[in-house]
Amino acid sequence: MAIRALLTKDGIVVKTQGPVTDAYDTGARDSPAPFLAGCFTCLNTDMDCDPSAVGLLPNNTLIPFRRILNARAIGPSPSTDTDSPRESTEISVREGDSNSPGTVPKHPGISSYESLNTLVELTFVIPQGNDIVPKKLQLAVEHVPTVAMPRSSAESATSTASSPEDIAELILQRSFEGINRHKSILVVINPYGGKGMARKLYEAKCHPILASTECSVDIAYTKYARHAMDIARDVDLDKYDTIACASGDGIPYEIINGLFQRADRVAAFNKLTVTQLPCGSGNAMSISCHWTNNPSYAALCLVKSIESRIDMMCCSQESYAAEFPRLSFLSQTYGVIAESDINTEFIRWMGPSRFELGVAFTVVQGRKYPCDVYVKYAIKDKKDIHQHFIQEKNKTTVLFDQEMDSHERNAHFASDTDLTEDSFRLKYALTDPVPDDWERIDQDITDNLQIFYTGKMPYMAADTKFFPAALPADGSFDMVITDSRTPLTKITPILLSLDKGTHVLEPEVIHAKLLAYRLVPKVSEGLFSVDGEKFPLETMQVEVLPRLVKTLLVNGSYIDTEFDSMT
Ligand SMILES: Nc1ncnc2c1ncn2[C@@H]1O[C@H](COP(=O)(O)OP(=O)(O)OP(=O)(O)O)[C@@H](O)[C@H]1O
Repeated sequence: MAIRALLTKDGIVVKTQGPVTDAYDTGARDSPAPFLAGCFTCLNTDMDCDPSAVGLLPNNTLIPFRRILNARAIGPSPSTDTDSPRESTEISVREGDSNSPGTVPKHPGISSYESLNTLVELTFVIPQGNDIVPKKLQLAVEHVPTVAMPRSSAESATSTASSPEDIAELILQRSFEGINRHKSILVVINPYGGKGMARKLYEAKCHPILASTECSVDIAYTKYARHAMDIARDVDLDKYDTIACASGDGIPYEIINGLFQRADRVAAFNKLTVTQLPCGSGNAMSISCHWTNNPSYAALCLVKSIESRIDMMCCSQESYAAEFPRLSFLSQTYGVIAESDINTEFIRWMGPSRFELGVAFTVVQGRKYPCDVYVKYAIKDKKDIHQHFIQEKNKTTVLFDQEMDSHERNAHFASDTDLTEDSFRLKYALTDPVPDDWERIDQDITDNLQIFYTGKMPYMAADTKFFPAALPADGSFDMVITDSRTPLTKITPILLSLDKGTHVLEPEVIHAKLLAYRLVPKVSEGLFSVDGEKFPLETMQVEVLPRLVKTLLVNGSYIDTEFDSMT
């Protein structure tokens, strides 16, 4: 007998128990596996887990739309009884529904409980260990034809779904509201990334999820250092709309810069979305944008998140600026952190734990890195940064809370006509004198500089919330400076608080938001690190280029850093 289910405004509520099959192992489709790895009740955090139900779907389990990857009509349900629609009135919706269990769900727009039963093959993700995996299930879906539709899909014929195909389409529309569910994805895998584990991680944890959707997926492997830059320079814009880097942060950096060096860069950045599947050693982009360092959850974010434009930082140094400046999506650093390379080498042998980070920094805390730093402030005062952060965060929340048409909302975050050649134009030339409206950071501090770190995303590594006030598209980037004369008793707790991000509140830490800066090193040996890549020890000038790159952000936001509640 088919498993009965009800299509509701929050997802699909399973009405009778039944086994599920492994979605990716297509051979299993005709012989349902009798066991369910992972607990279905975990789909509903407010439901009690019933161990006896493992292996079967507990009654009234809600499969939320955000976990649904695909739906396929199989045909009218042979074993369900459309003459007994009163059954559906007994279903209590456990998630996102204010009705208490056992009461009649009051769906807006329902004028009748007459329902159409349709056999649908549903693919959705369930938890399995630390990951999520796709599962397939055949459901006899009872649908109330007059359930109110979201505005974006109201135009379509499915608001009065009457055929099995219509109901599968309706499920897909609700599951991908305002999201392109037919993405054309180029996955770029660095086989050497993540200590050689990137390919395995992608194949085991990401591909099964992507392959279960209606997205198309091509794979390119990087064959040499910087190959991703060449891939991006040559990529066919007609063929793809998304580049997913199954790697660390090095490959997104190369993809963005490869696109930047194209003659048709306006078209490239208007068309393509660049995102990361965290398969490398340093996955700051995924932690910040997908809110996870787990490749399987990031794969779900890839198919479910909305496209948002984020600011870039454009770096110029004498060695390369005349040819092409470099776009930095993550950070630039000089001083202690560049030397110990928090983004790559450092983590490779030490791991990202805050204690080890703190110890490593304090070991070298006596060293100083003299330089001159000139800045064009966006926000200089720490209190104003706090206010700014709260305002910007509220704006994004309002956009998501209000009943805005999903197409309108998406146009706010990113559209395919956002950029023009002007968007790439730099305001400040490296060869010009420092402009009059820039300020020089106190020379007494910069002559004793310990850390200089500028960033556009909140996390620089797992457990390292270096820029808790970073925002995706506020037209500025954050700067943090420390002084090597800060006593050990003060700098140690500061470094040990990097996981919480409260270091920026300390009076010994300079924290500001910038539009641009110029750093002139006054040491004979050393380097800059830009997005984890080594850069030469030369005067570095950086300015923000607002909303240049389309990426995928959960709810249009970076991960919640809780900066607004930090005191
Ligand atoms: N086939 C290849 N051979 C050598 N280097 C490569 C190859 N493919 C990519 N690379 C280089 O590997 C570097 C790191 O890439 P990525 O960020 O994906 O890895 P990671 O695991 O986070 O970092 P790391 O390898 O430093 O631990 C990049 O600079 C890239 O140019």
